Amino acid sequence: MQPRPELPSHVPAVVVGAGYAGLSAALSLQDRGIDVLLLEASDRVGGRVLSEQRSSIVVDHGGQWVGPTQQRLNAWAKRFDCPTFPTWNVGEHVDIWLDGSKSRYTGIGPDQGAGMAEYLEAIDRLNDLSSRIVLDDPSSTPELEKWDSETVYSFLDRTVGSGDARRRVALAVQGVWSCEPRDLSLFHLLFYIASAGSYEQLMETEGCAQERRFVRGAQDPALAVAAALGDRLRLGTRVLGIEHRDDTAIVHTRDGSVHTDRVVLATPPPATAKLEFDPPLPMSRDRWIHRSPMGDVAKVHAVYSTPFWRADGLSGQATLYGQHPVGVVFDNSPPDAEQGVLVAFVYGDRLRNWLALEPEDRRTAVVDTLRHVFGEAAADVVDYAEKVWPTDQLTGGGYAAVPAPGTWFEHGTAGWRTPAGLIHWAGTETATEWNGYIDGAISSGERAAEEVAAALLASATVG
Ligand SMILES: Cc1cc2nc3c(=O)[nH]c(=O)nc-3n(C[C@H](O)[C@H](O)[C@H](O)COP(=O)(O)OP(=O)(O)OC[C@H]3O[C@@H](n4cnc5c(N)ncnc54)[C@H](O)[C@@H]3O)c2cc1C
Repeated sequence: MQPRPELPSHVPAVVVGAGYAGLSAALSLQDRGIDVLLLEASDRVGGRVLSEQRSSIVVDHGGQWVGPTQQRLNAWAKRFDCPTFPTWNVGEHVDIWLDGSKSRYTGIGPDQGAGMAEYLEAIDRLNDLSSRIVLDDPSSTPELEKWDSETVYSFLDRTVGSGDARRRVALAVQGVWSCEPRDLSLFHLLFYIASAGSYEQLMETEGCAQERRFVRGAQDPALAVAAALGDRLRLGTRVLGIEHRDDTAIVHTRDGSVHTDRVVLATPPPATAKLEFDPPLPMSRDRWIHRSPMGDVAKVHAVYSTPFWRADGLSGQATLYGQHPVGVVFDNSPPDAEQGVLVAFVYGDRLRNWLALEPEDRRTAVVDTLRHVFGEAAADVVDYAEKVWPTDQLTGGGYAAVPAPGTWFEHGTAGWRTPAGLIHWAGTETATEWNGYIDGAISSGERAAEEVAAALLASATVG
C-alpha cells in the first residue's frame, strides 16, 4: 500500500465531505483561485450518489435523476460533458390499490381511482400554501409556528375527508421524503415544495424532477469534478473534530491535523453530529443537527434480459398501496435497452418491515411484488442489487434529512445555515432551491464558497 501523502500544515480553506455539496464548494473555491483541501472519509466521491458498473449496465444506488429546472446540475453535465437521456416514460403506468386490484393509467393517476378527485384538491391546497413560504429566509414565513407545529398526518386528517385521498398523499410523502406523514412537519413539506417550484415538479417525470438520467451514472459529474480537483482532494481521510478559535481553525483527521482560515462542512446532519467541536457549536446549530434525522430508503434493482413490460404497453412505472414492500417502481433500463431494469423504492414503514426479513426473503418479497405488477416474466431476474441507505455509516440514510416538527420554528433562524465563527455550512439540507436534491447540494456548495471567499477577502483587507 502506498503511504498517504501528509496533510499540509496550513491551507486557506478546508472542505469536509466530497458529496456534490463539498465538491461544489471546493470547485468554486478553486475556480476563484483559492487554495483548498477537500477531505472525504470514504474511498470515493459522490456521497449519496453512487453509480456501480454491473456487467454491461450502470446501476445508480442513490440519487439518479435530473430535471430541466435543476440548473446547476445541468450546468455541470454540460461543463464536464456528462451525457443524459430521457427516463423511459412511454406506455401505461400501473396502480395497485389496497384490495390488490390493478389499474392501468397515463398522467397523474387513474381517472376513476379511489379518492382521486379529493387527492387533486389536496395537492392544489398544498401548492397554494407553499407559495406563502419565504424561500430565502424560511424562518420569516408568517405561518411558521402554526405550520411547523403540525405534522402532515394531522393536517391531512383535518383537511382531507376521504381516507383514500389521504392514502394517495401519504404515498407521495413516502416517495418524496422517504418518511411517514407522522414524521414530517407541514412547514418542511411546504418549504420543500416551494424549493422545487411545485408539488408536480417533485412528483412527475416529463418536465419535472424525474425527467432524465445520466448515461454513465449520476456519479459521472462528481468523478469529473474530483479529477479537476486533483491532489486537492484527499479520499480516505475521515475528519474527527474541529477546533475553532477567533482567527484559526484546526481540522483533526485520523491522519493528522490541518490549520485553516475557514472550514466548509458539507456532511449530512447525522455525520456532522458525530464530530467533536471545540468550543461546542452554538446551541441552535447543535439542536438543528441533532433534530434532523435522515429519511429511510432502500433502492432495489432487478435486472432482466429485456424490458419485457414494454411489449405489454407498460411504462415500467407503478405505484403500490397496501402491504407490499415496495411503494414505487420505475423503468431504469439503460438508454439502448440492451437489458431491462426495474428499480423499486422501499421506504418508511415498508423499509422497517422489509429489513426484518432475511436477505433471501427480502429479495423474494420484492420479486413477488414485481410479478404481481408486471406478470410472471418478472420472476426471471438475471441480476439483483439492493442498497439500504440507513445502514450507510457516512450518510446515515436518504434521500435527505427531515427536520422534526418544531425544529424550523425553534432553531431555523440561527441554526439552519448561519456560519458558526469560521465554520460554514453546505449540504443539500442547507439549499434554498431544490433542497434535498443533487442540484441543491451544488448550490449550497457555491453559496458556502461565496461566504468563504468574502470572509477571506475581508480578513486580507483588514490585515
Ligand atoms: C436512494 C436515494 C435516491 C435519491 N434520488 C435522487 C434523485 O434522483 N435526484 C436528486 O437530485 N437527488 C436524489 N437523492 C438525493 C441526493 O442524492 C442528495 O441530495 C445529494 O447527493 C446530497 O449531497 P450532499 O453533498 O449534500 O451530501 P452527501 O452526498 O451525503 O455527501 C456527504 C459526504 O460527506 C462524507 N463524510 C461524512 N462524514 C465525514 C467525515 N467525518 N469526514 C469526511 N467526510 C465525511 C460522506 O462520505 C459523503 O461523501 C437521492 C438520495 C438517495 C439516498
